[in-house]
This record gives sequence, C-alpha cells and structure tokens, in this order.
Amino acid sequence: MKHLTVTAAILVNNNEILCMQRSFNKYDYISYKFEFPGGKVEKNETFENSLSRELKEEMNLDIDVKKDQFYETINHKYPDFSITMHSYMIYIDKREFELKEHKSFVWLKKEELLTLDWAEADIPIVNMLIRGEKQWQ
Ligand SMILES: Nc1nc2c([nH]c(=O)n2[C@H]2C[C@H](O)[C@@H](COP(=O)(O)OP(=O)(O)OP(=O)(O)O)O2)c(=O)[nH]1
Repeated sequence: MKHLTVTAAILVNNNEILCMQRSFNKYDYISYKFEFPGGKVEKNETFENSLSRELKEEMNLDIDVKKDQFYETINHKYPDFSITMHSYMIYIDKREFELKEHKSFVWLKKEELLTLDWAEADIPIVNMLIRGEKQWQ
C-alpha cells in the first residue's frame, strides 16, 4: 500500500482554529473533507521546511515553522493508502491569506470543531484540541 508523509498546520488566531475544506478528490473519503493546511513532504526537506513551503504554495503565507511548534504525529490507513502526518501548532497575528487550492475555510473555536466533516486522519488531532492538550498557554 502506498505510504505518504505529510505535514499539517494548526493555525490559531484569537482562540480560533483555521479549518480548510479540501477540493474534489478521486477518493471520496478525502474529497471536500476538512483538514489542516499542509501537504506531502518532498525528498531532502525537513518537516518544518516542507510545511513552510506548503503554506506559501497553498495560501501565500510566509511562516518560518519551528521544531518547538510540533504538536502530534498521527498514523492513519485509508482504504487506498496510508499516511504519517506531523502536525504543528502555530499562532498567527493576522487572518489574511489567499485561498489558492482549497474549496473554503472557516475559523472555529475548539468546542465547535466537531461540527465539520473532517478527514478521518484528523479526528485524533481534533479531539486533542477539544480536550485542550498542549495549547492555550
Ligand atoms: N495537508 C493535509 N493532508 C491531510 C490531512 N488529513 C489527511 O488525511 N490528509 C491527507 C490527504 C492527502 O491524501 C494527503 C496530503 O496530500 P495533499 O494532496 O494535500 O498534498 P500536496 O499538496 O503535496 O499534494 P499534490 O496536490 O501536490 O499531490 O494527506 C490534513 O489535515 N492536512
């Protein structure tokens, strides 16, 4: 089975988390699902550099992702492939970005996160956020 290594950013502003809706995909179990922005790690990239690059490509955000922003690693098997997803929690002071690849987005308080239809791999992270683990200093 194909395996992907992915990075994802939990972007937080004013106690709300940025939730991005994926565009159409041939696999219905990820098509139009909500996720955290990011993408596949390329050869010879660190996870942090990979996430900085994806945030620039997908949203035109300039963020220098740091190791100490690491949040959690999730392993998940979808029917056609498996992923290892490294997530980072990043506080940002402005909400402006460009919606280049996603279908839509919404900022939600952690208590509201389960109102969305998330990609299955994200559910453990969403539950950690709801429980308030490793955040809200
Ligand atoms: N970025 C991201 N990907 C996720 C999340 N949850 C989840 O299951 N995934 C899966 C969906 C995709 O199969 C894979 C990420 O690939 P992608 O298609 O977004 O990455 P990419 O931008 O590098 O892809 P590409 O269009 O260049 O092929 O990980 C998440 O929260 N964020």
